[in-house]
Amino acid sequence: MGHYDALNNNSVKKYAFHNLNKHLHSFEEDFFYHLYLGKNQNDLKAMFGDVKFVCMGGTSKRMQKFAHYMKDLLGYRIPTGLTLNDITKLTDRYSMYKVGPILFANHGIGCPSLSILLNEIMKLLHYAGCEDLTFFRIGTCGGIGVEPGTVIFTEEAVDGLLRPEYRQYVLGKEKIRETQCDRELIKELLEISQEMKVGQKFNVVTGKTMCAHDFYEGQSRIDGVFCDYTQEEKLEFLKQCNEKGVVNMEMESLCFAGMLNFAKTRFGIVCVALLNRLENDQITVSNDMIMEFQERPFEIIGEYIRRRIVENEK
Ligand SMILES: O=P(O)(O)O[C@@H]1C[C@H](O)[C@@H](CO)O1
Ligand SMILES: O=c1cc[nH]c(=O)[nH]1
Repeated sequence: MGHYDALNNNSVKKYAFHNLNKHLHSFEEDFFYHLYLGKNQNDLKAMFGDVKFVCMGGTSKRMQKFAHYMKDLLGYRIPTGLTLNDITKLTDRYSMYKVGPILFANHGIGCPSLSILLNEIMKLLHYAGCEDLTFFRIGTCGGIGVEPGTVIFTEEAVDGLLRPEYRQYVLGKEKIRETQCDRELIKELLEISQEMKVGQKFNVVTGKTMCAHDFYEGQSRIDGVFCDYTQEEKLEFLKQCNEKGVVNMEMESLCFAGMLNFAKTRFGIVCVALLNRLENDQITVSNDMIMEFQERPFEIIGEYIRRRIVENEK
């Protein structure tokens, strides 16, 4: 049985995470330092036991906005004078919000920051007894050969050498985890995009995402503090990547896909392009436009989640 068959098999799908650390059950306490929450310190089952969806993205404001968007879409009411609570406000590393069965958290920039958050959230949801989870990364990116504002679903994350592999160095050895994304989920999201006619407002494409460990040299920019290549060499490389199916560059997809694939947990990665890297390195669109672009994936992911919640309530 292939991995995606496994994900589509109900008996397998029920578990939140596979391949979990076998030491976890033996810990009296497990404190999630970066969230300032703990296994015994908080009633995790009461706080998070109903979670079915986890939405992540780089910034706390984007995640707070998406939480408000989903609250409104689902018709949940907050009493006058109150607002959404930042569950991790005791620490300022990450922010976390919850709206019904949806958890929102910002992961900061890059794979190390995301990896810490995923470790702590996945353990937390495991202790809370969650089942049948779907994770989304909702991010920004540099598009390659696409118009600014295009929404991109990642089919496969690749590293700077175009390898579909997330690498971890553990006890002096290299561990490699697969980075393919869930085709079925992408198909469903594309169908929703068509039904909602989002194409009248912006383009939606799918393709490979190159995950860099840096914004400048790591993404072949000319405007970093160091650069020993020419504009022509840069364009040549970006065009070659594009010919091999790479449509965007960002900084977290390898870790997101690698960790969630290893855990056999359903996930999708959707990013909006802030620029076309075949034309520019600098991001010159206005701040208002960036805010508008960032919210484009909300419509599609929001509708997917809304439908799943309605189905579950039947
Ligand atoms: O989710 P965000 O918008 O943070 O994703 C990209 C990749 C890096 O985190 C960051 C670089 O500007 O944006
Ligand atoms: O070019 C870009 C834009 C946003 N995020 C990135 O990582 N790269």
